[in-house]
Amino acid sequence: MPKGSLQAMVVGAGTMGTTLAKLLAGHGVKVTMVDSDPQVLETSRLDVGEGAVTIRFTTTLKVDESPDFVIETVTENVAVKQEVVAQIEASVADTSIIMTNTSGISIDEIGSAMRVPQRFLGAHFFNPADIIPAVEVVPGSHTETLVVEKACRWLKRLGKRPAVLNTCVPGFVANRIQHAVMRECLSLLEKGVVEAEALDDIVQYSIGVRMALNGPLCQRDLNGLDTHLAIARYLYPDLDARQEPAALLEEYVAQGRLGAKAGRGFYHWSDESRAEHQARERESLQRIIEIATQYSPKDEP
Ligand SMILES: NC(=O)c1ccc[n+]([C@@H]2O[C@H](COP(=O)([O-])OP(=O)(O)OC[C@H]3O[C@@H](n4cnc5c(N)ncnc54)[C@H](O)[C@@H]3O)[C@@H](O)[C@H]2O)c1
Repeated sequence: MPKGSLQAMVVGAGTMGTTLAKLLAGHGVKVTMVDSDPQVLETSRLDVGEGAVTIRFTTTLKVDESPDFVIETVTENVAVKQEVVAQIEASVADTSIIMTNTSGISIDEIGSAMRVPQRFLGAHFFNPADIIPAVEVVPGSHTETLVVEKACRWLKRLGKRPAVLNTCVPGFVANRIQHAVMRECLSLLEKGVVEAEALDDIVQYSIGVRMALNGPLCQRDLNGLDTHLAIARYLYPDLDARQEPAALLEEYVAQGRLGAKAGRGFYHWSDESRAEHQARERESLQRIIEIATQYSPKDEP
């Protein structure tokens, strides 16, 4: 992407906003980063590192901006997002495309009070946004086709693999699948069928390593759909189908067992073990993605 060819605004400088800024600045996009909390902005600036010198960090949305696109990535709360989208709409030109990085809230609901909802759509990036290739592109019922096409073209230029949904459903695709998997994992733990370490070992070194190379449908094609059907027939009645989050999950969260950031989740964590794990994951993800994308068609700009 030639330097300075695109201008973008990222609203929300938390976990996702910071890696989005890294991605954009790394591709020569001129970025304005907005967050209501000056302390968060400063942390984000330090996290972005070298690329931060090209980014403008600010606590206020300036009126009369005309970036090519704005990515809203504030707290996952529909009221907060509606308010932020209204502020964005009041500040940028009608030609600026506005994307929301919601993990699965209805696009129509977030954009319900918009003046020009035709230029609004979901672009669900994954953490860290500067590394993970997939982006779920989710049009709302008012989004113009041309806007979807333009967003996909930009995402490809940023090295991403945009995948467009036909219909906006809660949780989109990735979170629906992630939660279906976790519902069964938690059910197995609750029933005492397997310990956490053993469950992680089974899933990571079987389904996990295979899925790094093939999507689930391609994988099932390779395995044989007749075999899959035979297993589905006897297994589905026994799978967890509860409509509420697992009691085990409620219990852990109530006890403050929030995962690595709190020192305890399914495992015990120290600041050192968390930092070491996260650094190793970042480095290894890049190597896995390189292998995974080796044989798939290259998305050209
Ligand atoms: N963390 C993830 O793994 C992940 C992955 C994909 C998508 N998402 C989605 O990305 C969005 C952001 O998630 P996150 O994890 O970065 O959250 P976060 O809590 O780290 O960051 C949210 C930021 O929004 C800012 N903010 C809140 N209200 C604001 C306002 N009115 N104006 C300006 N800034 C405001 C907060 O100060 C905070 O810095 C959410 O919609 C989330 O669902 C998160």
